[in-house]
Amino acid sequence: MNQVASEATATSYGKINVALRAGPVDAHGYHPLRTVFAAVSLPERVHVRASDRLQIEVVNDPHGVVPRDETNLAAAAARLMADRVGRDPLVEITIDKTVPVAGGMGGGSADAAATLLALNELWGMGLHRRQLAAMARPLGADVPFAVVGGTALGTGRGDHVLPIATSRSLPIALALQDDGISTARVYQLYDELHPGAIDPHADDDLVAGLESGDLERVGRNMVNDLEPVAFAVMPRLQQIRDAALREGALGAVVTGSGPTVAALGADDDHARRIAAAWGAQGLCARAVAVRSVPAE
Ligand SMILES: C[C@@](CO)(OP(=O)(O)O)[C@H](O)COP(=O)(O)OP(=O)(O)OC[C@H]1O[C@@H](n2ccc(N)nc2=O)[C@H](O)[C@@H]1O
Ligand SMILES: Nc1ncnc2c1ncn2[C@@H]1O[C@H](COP(=O)(O)OP(=O)(O)O)[C@@H](O)[C@H]1O
Repeated sequence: MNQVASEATATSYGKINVALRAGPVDAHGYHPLRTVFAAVSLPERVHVRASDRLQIEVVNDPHGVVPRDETNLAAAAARLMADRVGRDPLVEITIDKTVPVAGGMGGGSADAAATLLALNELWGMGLHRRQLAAMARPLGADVPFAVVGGTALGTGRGDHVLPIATSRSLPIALALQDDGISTARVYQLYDELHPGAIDPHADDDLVAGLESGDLERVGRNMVNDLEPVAFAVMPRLQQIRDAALREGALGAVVTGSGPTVAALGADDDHARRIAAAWGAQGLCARAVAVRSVPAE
């Protein structure tokens, strides 16, 4: 396959899990999920440029915690894509981050997804997003969603993605922490709660709320089975959730394995007020107001 451009850029976004249900651990050591993802307006912009070797640069990583070596998920994405085309991954990848690292917001997954999208263009592969999403599964459970974007139901490990046709954007406040929570540890502790099987209709009311644009219905259905574990590991997260509810949030929940807490406002101003209240109470390192982002 020929090189059709010498550089390309693509964007993917951080995610929240509006709802997350997890079943008992399977024979492979993974928990089956039923989760509703929403992409939020924290973009990860990835630029790829033909080079003589695989290189990673990261912009906006003030603490220098994002790996620059082959363990970066964007490098893994480049190798996967190169294997698929039968070429060497000779690209310089520049990642411009806005998603907090290890926040349960899928920033690394967004980088991997944006790398696949950008290389699809750079190498003129002409693959559709659905094809790229299927290809992305080995990179991580959240990567197929990060390719598809928008709002979607994830089943399996969250890696089988079905888009949801939303009729309005969600105004969301996010409480961010400086310290992360280990996903592996959260799932391990979750087993101690002896979870039962997931109800396949658990998300019906939430999906109806998203489709009709009924924010109160969406808020009522925000849930995360992993939340009790996240609260036990980092007790201030419960105070943060409760503070949002006192500010009149329509729903508030830890996202993914945490520690980010997401709260749904009635409108953008309300989401900003919730974020400001968190900031004033000193409960989190940083609080921001964002919106859910539609699929491209
Ligand atoms: C919790 C979620 C929700 O969207 O996202 P984050 O909060 O990490 O963003 C995902 O399930 C994150 O899935 P994934 O990206 O595969 O997690 P990894 O960090 O690779 O998994 C670390 C470890 O957690 C356990 N694990 C992970 C996923 C899963 N469904 N069941 C598990 O038991 C496994 O032991 C695995 O080795
Ligand atoms: N491109 C990347 N951006 C951020 N972290 C990355 C990336 N590639 C690999 N990692 C590693 O993955 C870990 C968690 O990544 P991240 O996607 O930010 O969080 P989460 O899994 O909580 O959504 C980081 O601590 C880092 O060591």
